[in-house]
Amino acid sequence: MSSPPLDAAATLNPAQLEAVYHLTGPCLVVAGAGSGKTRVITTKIGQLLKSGYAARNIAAITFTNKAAQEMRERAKALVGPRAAKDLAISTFHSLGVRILRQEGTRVGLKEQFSILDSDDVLSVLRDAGGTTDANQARSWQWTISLWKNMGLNAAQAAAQAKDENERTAAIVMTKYQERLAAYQAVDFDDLISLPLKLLTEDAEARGKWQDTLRYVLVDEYQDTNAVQYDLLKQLVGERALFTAVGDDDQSIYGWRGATIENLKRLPLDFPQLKVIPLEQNYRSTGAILRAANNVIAVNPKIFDKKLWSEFGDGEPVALVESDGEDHEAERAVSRIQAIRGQGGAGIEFKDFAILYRANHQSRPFEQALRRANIPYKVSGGQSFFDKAEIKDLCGWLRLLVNQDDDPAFLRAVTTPKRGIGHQTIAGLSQFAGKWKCSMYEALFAESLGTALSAKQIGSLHEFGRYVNELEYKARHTSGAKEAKVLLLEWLSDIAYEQHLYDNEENEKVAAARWNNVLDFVDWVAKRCGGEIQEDGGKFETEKQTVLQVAQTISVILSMAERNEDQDQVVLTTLHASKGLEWPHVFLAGVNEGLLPFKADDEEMTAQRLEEERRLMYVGITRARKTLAVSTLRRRRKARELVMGIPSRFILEMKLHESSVKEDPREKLKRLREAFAAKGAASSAAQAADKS
Ligand SMILES: Nc1ncnc2c1ncn2[C@@H]1O[C@H](COP(=O)(O)OP(=O)(O)OP(=O)(O)O)[C@@H](O)[C@H]1O
Ligand SMILES: [Mg+2]
Repeated sequence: MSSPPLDAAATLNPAQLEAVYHLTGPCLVVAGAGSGKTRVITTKIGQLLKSGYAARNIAAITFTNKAAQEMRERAKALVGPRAAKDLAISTFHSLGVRILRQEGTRVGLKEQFSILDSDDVLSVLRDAGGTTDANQARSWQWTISLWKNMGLNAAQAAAQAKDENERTAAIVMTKYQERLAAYQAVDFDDLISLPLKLLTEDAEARGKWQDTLRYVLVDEYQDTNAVQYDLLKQLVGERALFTAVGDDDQSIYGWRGATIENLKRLPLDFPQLKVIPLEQNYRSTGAILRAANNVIAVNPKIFDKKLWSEFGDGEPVALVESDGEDHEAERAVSRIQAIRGQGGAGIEFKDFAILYRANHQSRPFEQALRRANIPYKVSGGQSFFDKAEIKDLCGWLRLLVNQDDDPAFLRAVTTPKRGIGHQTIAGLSQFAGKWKCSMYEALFAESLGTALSAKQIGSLHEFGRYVNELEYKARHTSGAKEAKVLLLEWLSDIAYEQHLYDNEENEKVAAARWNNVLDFVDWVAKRCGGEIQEDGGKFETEKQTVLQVAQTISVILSMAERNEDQDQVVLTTLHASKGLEWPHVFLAGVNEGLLPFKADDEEMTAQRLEEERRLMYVGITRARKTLAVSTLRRRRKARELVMGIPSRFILEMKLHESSVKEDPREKLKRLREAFAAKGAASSAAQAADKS
């Protein structure tokens, strides 16, 4: 069956077409927001298929699972479901899983390894560093992750450590890595660095993967980090057949090790690189685009870019002021209602997004939307899969995949409690530590009797046998119906429903949790049947066994979301909004301290400020038709109310350049003066409140 005709010329401009038709060498598209970079990638997938590439030889790498899903949908519309099925569209991380699944043994992993999520990493770090201080562990996690993303191992990290803190972190990193090895587990950063190590050191594996992924496309290239860049280089090899698209002005993950250097390195490492700029914006009105251009113009430039739009000026950007977070949320709701009122039935709730800098800012908006009966979803925040009951079950599934995964073992053995007490577990753990083996292995050791009583050992053996039996079934069960039967049988074996009611005083909450569990069972079962449904999309793959689904679960879940396609207002952080667009955007809390964000003890460097400014640019450029920029006169900080100062970014938007009734410079000046006067009054009032 041939793919449907691809009529790219009708929908792309000449510069985009040039990028799509350049198939013989490396290609870089650097261009501003909304200029159709992602569209170039999807169209190019179609072009590659047309020119004879098999779908399985094309890899497209996106920044989030959600973006991958969206790209798959677009590709499906372009080239049909058959071809889309075989395309390797994924994040760097899922690609890493795929490589490690096939080649893990070459880097010392057994076939069934575990992937630890952030919570597990923290508990391993607390253990490895001998601390109960969660903040300390988090800080180590942060540092170690940055090092790994820079491509440093523990020894190299120790050698370059700058102070006592970093030296300690490097020591903890050594122990941490030892534990991961013992558990046969990897963390998220390893999903990139281990495949990189493999491809760098193993010529045979490198050849194989270069042969499999013959053409590579990368979206949001500006946010790749050093190891991802090196992995890309190894994958494309000498042939260098790839297309990267990105925007240096949207690099917002510097804090996670992403480096703009990767944009500069590309033309140096690949002298034959074809660099194509795009200049026409197809997303936003003139007023919005001008505000965006004005803000980003304040930052130093790497690539000189122009961005223009054929759309008229449109609505002027609205500046919304409010007395505090609750008031701001009410104003956002009124705006949604007003725009819908004016625009008639054509405007849906999903046309609106409320964007903010930090997750915690969503709460007042959720409350106000709920009061107004407006459906909404919080995206990128605590997702379904972060819920305790789902994590419990994932712990179990992971244990089935890899019995040496101690964090998963601990979760499963204690959920639900089954007469295996603290002391038994502590004894087992000590024994395992002494013999340098996993707890599961220790459980069947003959000399365990030296550490535990016969009764304790008896209950452990019973647990071990059950895990074994379940593993066998999970390995041999595939198909949606069969998987569902097995999963429900397991839940009944471990009396999980009862466990939820025992641990939750409020019956309604327990019932809701149990419902989540049943949803989860359906979700896993569908995947076993080869139907993947997430982020509003749906596509078919091969049938999988329960064990196969279990192995990738933490990666799939890390970014997965549900209910994507319903008619809901979207609440999301600026970081998670990257690449997306909505007709109507409300930018919340555009205040000094919030955006640009500044921690109390932080000294704001020029670099940090520039990254915050890029974040503002990303936020503004998500809007297609209307944009409201909202600022607080007073805001809550820890438990206190403080005076709100409008963000410098508002001034930088130069809103007076568009046709606004009051000159915004005047308005801002007036506001600032009013704030100053009120600030004095409100701190007096606050003092009075407290006494
Ligand atoms: N040639 C074109 N003609 C009409 N519409 C286009 C064209 N190219 C892109 N678009 C539309 O413009 C919008 C922005 O495109 P796209 O998301 O690809 O931009 P982008 O450069 O990837 O933006 P970002 O930097 O935010 O990721 C989309 O709605 C897309 O469908
Ligand atoms: Mg894009």
